[in-house]
Amino acid sequence: MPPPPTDTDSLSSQGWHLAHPGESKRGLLSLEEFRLLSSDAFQRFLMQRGVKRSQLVRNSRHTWLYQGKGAHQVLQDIKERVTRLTRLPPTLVDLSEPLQVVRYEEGGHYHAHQDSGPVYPETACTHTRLAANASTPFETFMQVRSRHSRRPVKQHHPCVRYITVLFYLNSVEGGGETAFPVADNRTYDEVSLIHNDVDLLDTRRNCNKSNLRVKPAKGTAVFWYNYLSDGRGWVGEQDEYALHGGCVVTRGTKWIANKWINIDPDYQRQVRYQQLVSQNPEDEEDEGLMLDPDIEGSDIHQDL
Ligand SMILES: O=C(O)CCC(=O)C(=O)O
Ligand SMILES: [Fe+2]
Repeated sequence: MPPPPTDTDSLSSQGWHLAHPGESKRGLLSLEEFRLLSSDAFQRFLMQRGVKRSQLVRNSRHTWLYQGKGAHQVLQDIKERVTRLTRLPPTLVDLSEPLQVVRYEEGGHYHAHQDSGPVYPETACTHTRLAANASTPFETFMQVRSRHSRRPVKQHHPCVRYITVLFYLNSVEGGGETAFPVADNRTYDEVSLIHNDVDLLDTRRNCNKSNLRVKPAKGTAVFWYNYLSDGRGWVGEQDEYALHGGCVVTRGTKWIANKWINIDPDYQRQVRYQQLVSQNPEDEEDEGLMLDPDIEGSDIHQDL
């Protein structure tokens, strides 16, 4: 049996090939092989096992762009705009994962999914690993390369993507909308995602049945929360209505960029992490390292 298609975000994007092709023939990958596999190689692996492109969870390619000090000004500006848009402390945005740039060719899609999973407090968020006890298990990591550093920077896969900011980098000639199948559906329950053979997760066939569809227009962006508030200003339960996907591109190419804001669901760990980072002399110039509980506009769900 081939492994079920999964989101390949956590895979390294460094272009590794299968380390032991023998394993892949049996349809088995060791955890180590899986970790080292690029998303392209993983797609090839699945297709060798008879999975069709249309059955893949996603049919697209992506890369990561570093946005920290020394990055191209455009990338730093985008980060600042995200900070203003989300009204979050700059540090949270600074410490988040790099910008992900995605390209879909004609026929490309991304079936409906959540950008972030349920919260497991016992697992250390990997971007806050410095503040975790040595015994806390870590998530898998991805590797990103900074233009200014020769070595790849190891960055752990963050466990909470609190907010998604999705930029449309071009206007798509045909299709390619972002679909939110159950947005604002107050009567939604999980069972109704598949009803009378209509699978709302299938963005190749059923985008037209989604409650909300956003048409890509160059220079625009959409953002949403993947979690509810816990009522105390920190991250609460996953927001099931945040389910979304990319409809099939029927004509042309689609380019987008994702900025995810990562936080640790364990507030204390996030605070310790930020304190640790602020002690790092390289980051002396950083502002707003502590969380600001007095952010204005508390009626807007920004919390944190
Ligand atoms: O392509 C889209 O419109 C959605 C992309 C998406 O959901 C993702 O990259 O996580
Ligand atoms: Fe997504």
